Parts: sequence; C-alpha cells; structure tokens
Amino acid sequence: MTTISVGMLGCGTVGTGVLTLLNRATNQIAESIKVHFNVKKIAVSHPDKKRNLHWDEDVQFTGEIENVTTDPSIQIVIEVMGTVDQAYHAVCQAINHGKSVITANKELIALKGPQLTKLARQNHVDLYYEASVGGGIPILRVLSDSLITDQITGLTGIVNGTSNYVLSAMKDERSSYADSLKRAQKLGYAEANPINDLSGFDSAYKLAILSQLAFGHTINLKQLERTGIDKITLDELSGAAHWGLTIKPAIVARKKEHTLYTLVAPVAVTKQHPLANVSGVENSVLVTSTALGTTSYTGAGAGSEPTANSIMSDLLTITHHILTEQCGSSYNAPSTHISEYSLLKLPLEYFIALGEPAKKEPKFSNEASQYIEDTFKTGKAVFCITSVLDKNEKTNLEKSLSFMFQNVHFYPILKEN
Ligand SMILES: NC(=O)C1=CN([C@@H]2O[C@H](COP(=O)(O)OP(=O)(O)OC[C@H]3O[C@@H](n4cnc5c(N)ncnc54)[C@H](OP(=O)(O)O)[C@@H]3O)[C@@H](O)[C@H]2O)C=CC1
Ligand SMILES: N[C@@H](CC=O)C(=O)O
Repeated sequence: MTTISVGMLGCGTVGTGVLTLLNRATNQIAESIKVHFNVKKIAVSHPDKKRNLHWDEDVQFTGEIENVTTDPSIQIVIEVMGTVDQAYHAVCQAINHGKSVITANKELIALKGPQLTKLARQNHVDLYYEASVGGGIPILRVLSDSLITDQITGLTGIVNGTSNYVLSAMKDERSSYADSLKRAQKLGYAEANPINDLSGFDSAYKLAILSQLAFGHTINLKQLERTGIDKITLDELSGAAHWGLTIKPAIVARKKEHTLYTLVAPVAVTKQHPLANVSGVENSVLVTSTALGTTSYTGAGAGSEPTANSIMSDLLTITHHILTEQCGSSYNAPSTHISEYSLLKLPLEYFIALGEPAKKEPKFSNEASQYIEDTFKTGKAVFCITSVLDKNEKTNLEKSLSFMFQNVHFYPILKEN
C-alpha cells in the first residue's frame, strides 16, 4: 500500500464533502489502486471550531496556512477556502514547495490560471481545478481531453447554481428573491459573498475558464458584457411564461471565424430549448463542435458532495501521475489570439419587460411600435417580444421605451447554440 499525504486549505461546504467522499471510498481506493490517503493537516480560519465531520482518522487543524503549504511530507494540497490574494499566495507557496495542487476556486483560476499553470510546470507538479466550473459536472475534462482535436464553435450554459436555484424558486414556488437566496445560502450553494453569484461575476469567472480550454482564448473580464439576476421580478418571470419563455442565468460564447462573441446575462429560452428544464441548483453546458455537433453536460452545479466528487477525480489523476512519475501537467489550455465582442452586437430577438408606465396610457412612438409584435398586460407591467433587432435598433428602442416606462429590461431570446 502506498500512502499519499494530503493537506487541505479550508473545511467548509466543499472541504467537509471531500472528507466524506474520501472516507466513503477508502476501501475501494485501497483495493483498486493500493493507495491510502493520509489527510495530515487542514488550515482553517477557526481551528478550534467544533466540526461535524465524516472522517475516521486523526487530522490536525491549524490556523496557519504555511503549516500545510510548506510541510515537506505533504504531496497534494487541496485549496477549498476561496479568496484570491491569499489563495494565490498559498497555491504558489505549495507549488514552490513541490506539491501538486487541486483547487475549486474559479476566481483564482480565471484571474491567475495561466501564471499558476506555468509555475506548476516549472516545478514539475500538477495543477487541476475540475470543481471550479459546473460543480460536479466533469466539463473541464471533456473540453481538454475528449474534444481536444475537435473545433469548438459554441458554448451555452448555466454555470451558477445559486442564480438558477433562486430564479427557479421564484418562478415555480413564487418564493421571493430574498427568501430564495437565503435558502440557497443555507444549502451551501452561494459564495461567501453572494454578490458574486447574483451579479454574474461567478458565471463570468467560469466562462473565462471554459473559454481558455475551449477556444484557447483568455476573456477580458473587464470588457465582458455581464448582467446579474438581481433586478428580475416575479412579474417578469410570469410575463415571460405567458410568451412560452423561461428566464435563465446564462453564459454564451459563439466563435465566428476569428471572433468570439460572449455574454453573461439572464436570457429568455423557449420551452424546447435544452436549458429550459435545467432547474434548481443544476448546471448545464451545451458544447457545439465541428465533428461532434452539440453535446450537453448537465448535473448538480454546486453543493458539498457534487463539488467534492470533482475534487476526487483530480485527486485520483494526480495520484496516478505521482505513482508513474509524470507530474507537471494540467488541463490542456491552448493559446490563440481571437477578437472578442459582446454577443449583443449580433442581431437578436428580445423579450422585453417594461415596468410601470411613466404615463397612465403608454403610447408607443412609431419607432418603438414598429418592432413590437404584440403586447401583454399584467397589472401595471407590459411584456412583449421583438423581431430580430440589430445593435442600433435595440439601442434606439431601449432609449424610446425608457421615456415611457420605468425599469426597461431586455432579455435576449436564445434559440440555437
Ligand atoms: N459551495 C459550493 O457549492 C462550491 C464552492 N466552490 C468553491 O470552493 C471554495 C470553498 O467554498 P465553500 O466550501 O463553499 O466555502 P465555505 O465558506 O463553506 O468554507 C471556507 C473554508 O475556508 C476556511 N477559510 C476561509 N478563509 C480562510 C483563510 N484565510 N485561511 C484559512 N482558512 C480559511 C474557512 O474556515 P472556518 O471553517 O474556520 O471558517 C472554511 O473552512 C470557494 O473557492 C468556492 O468558490 C466551487 C464549487 C462549488
Ligand atoms: N456559488 C457557486 C458555487 C459553485 O461554483 C454557484 O452557486 O454555482
């Protein structure tokens, strides 16, 4: 039996899940690959806190990250504490001390992934981060292994479990935004700072990671078109349903020749769209590639055990590399240069939600009415869909409607990948 010593940074929702799954799989791992994982040390903020762990062996809790990242006996460090600067420093320290690293931290990988990958290669250690996108869905392995020779032309998905859970609870149970969010937090889906989930930052980080693996392109996060779910109302969700549409928190990337069109925003999908029935904490990524066509990868996008399962698969990959002396690898992330624009530059149809009219009897200007095919009135709000609008037409329509209505929201209607 070979013993591999592991250190962890963090033991919250995901960290406790890792211990549970390791405990559950101890015998299976021992029998199949003759390895025993010895979790030696775990760094946490509050080392004396009482924890309800499913872990049968001794483990030392510490308040000092260096106790883990510099311990010469530890071979693999699992970073599940979050933050960017502290996590970056800790991961660099672990790598510089010859340890392979697994992280679930999308913000860290989106912002510092290429530097960390380079550092890991220089130090002949592995860096894996399957849990950073899609929780339990093995999407990064698919992009970097299974589709490595195919040309990916489109990604459409839901990659934030919290936003999808909140919108699903609002739509299906008429639960308020605040109550739905509280439930998502209680279930361990939300980030320590849930603004990251609700304002689309978390999805943007995940789109950045997907884009590196799918297109070899590093997304400019500062210029990325990003809208959150925090302004969506219960009325808007039912207004969309009247039109046979569901509002979903989406990421989109479409490659057309040497240009990538990207978007992180709530979109409206028809009942037939594959994302329409992806509900609650579920995530889904639709990948369109030249040889394979469109394939979809769906499953639990957040939560303790689903996320820990992705970490387990990285742990087993790294263990294989340690046993065969092949460390120094990461997910394949080719590098190419393509231009990037907002998807909203392309002609699109929109579902429009118009809040309370500014005048009692709203009158559409000629310019506005020419785009509006039909309208539906529930209470004070108006909901309608447009024909295909190019960027200028959409901007003009938005301007003229905002004179007549409060809270004008445009949701792109997604039809194909
Ligand atoms: N929750 C989820 O479903 C998913 C989370 N992730 C990512 O996984 C990571 C962890 O998330 P999650 O488990 O939910 O977070 P939690 O807030 O539940 O846990 C964070 C853990 O890290 C510890 N910690 C925080 N800051 C420090 C620090 N400075 N030094 C040492 N320990 C620290 C905390 O210690 P203490 O316990 O003492 O407070 C806690 O154990 C994040 O990067 C998140 O984005 C990725 C996919 C899904
Ligand atoms: N907060 C994230 C957790 C997983 O990445 C989410 O809700 O998706």
